[in-house]
Amino acid sequence: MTQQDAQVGQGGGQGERKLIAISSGKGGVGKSTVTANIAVAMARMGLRVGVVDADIYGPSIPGMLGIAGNQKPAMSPDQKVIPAEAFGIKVMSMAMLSDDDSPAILRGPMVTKYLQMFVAQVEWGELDVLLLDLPPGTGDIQLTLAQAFPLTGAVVVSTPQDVSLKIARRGLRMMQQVNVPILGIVENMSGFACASCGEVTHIFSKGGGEAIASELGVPFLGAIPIEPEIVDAGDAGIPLVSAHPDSLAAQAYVRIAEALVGRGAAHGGLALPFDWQLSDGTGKPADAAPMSGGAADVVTALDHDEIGLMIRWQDGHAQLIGSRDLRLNCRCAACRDEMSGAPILDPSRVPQTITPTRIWSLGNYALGMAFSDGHSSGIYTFKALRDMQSAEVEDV
Ligand SMILES: Nc1ncnc2c1ncn2[C@@H]1O[C@H](COP(=O)(O)OP(=O)(O)OP(=O)(O)O)[C@@H](O)[C@H]1O
Repeated sequence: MTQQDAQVGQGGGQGERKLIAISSGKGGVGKSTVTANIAVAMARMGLRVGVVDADIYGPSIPGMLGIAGNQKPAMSPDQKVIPAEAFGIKVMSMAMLSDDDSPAILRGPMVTKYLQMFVAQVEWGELDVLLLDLPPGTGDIQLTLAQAFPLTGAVVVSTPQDVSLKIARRGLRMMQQVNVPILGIVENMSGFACASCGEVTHIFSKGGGEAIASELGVPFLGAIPIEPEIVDAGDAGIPLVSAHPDSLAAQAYVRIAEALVGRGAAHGGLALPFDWQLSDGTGKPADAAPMSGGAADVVTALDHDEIGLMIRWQDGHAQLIGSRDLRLNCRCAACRDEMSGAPILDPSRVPQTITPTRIWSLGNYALGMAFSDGHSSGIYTFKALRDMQSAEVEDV
């Protein structure tokens, strides 16, 4: 174990604890809101979660979690700071040490020193995940911070505007240069979700976060729509995941949290559950890694183009199944005779241009699919998909 590991491990569980930095190229993109919500989502999964509000210049995590600004931390008998607690999350923030709202004027080395203290000199107890909400930017401070801790990896939050994405790309490159693993990109304020019908309107450009993720070969963790309730929930000190768990944005936060801790993943496959809207790409599950000796019935990546559905399996096998073939292979009671298994669906009634519109996980064994003809009752088991006739793409 390195000295740093030992320091970070002080007062807390070692080994499995994930130390995840949440970063952004510029301020105001919703990084702290993402941190607070994924922390709550992880705590709701039963994980022991801590948050270090490392955004020393604009500490906002305590407010978002309803922790009173004037709540000064107590000290343990061995002179460690006892973190505040809310929603089952332990929290340490600069806001809890400074006396007023004025931003702390600290030089880079001092910031690192404070944060070393927040990570190492706080009575965290046993933790599964410690999230670091970094200050915005891609300068020296972020670089020093990224190197100062044995990070499991970093998440980069961006908004869909070009300028924000360009800065995010710079941040990603910087992390890659200093060998900090990139756990993925989150695109926040990605379209406006209509409260009554759930339809997402893309106010800014669309899909940029995903494009940068694929350009740099890092996972795309998900898109969070603009939801006015997010602001209200943040201001009220009750994060959306707790205030409105059924909202689209809350579900997006939960999926990001699941992807980060590998929950829902079946034996290293896609993080489950997911609900992928193919029209705008929301909810698309992040790719999981193939592995040597991997299973033939575990899906590690899904993609879709004008030809059909690309499925990559854990054993490295890749398959392209035509959209119309998927529809024709539906095994629901309306499409197949339940007793004989003989097709009921008349192929001449299935348009050549049919395409899936939504794909979602069913347990860890199957996919549900909705199609452009309105049909949505088919269950496609992984085994049946693997056995389907397909264009063989490649074996790696
Ligand atoms: N998806 C969203 N929909 C609507 N409002 C949002 C969304 N995400 C964040 N916000 C709002 O945007 C504002 C900025 O969010 P937040 O403080 O999390 O950004 P930040 O990147 O951490 O900022 P800073 O870098 O300045 O600390 C807040 O008022 C927050 O409630």
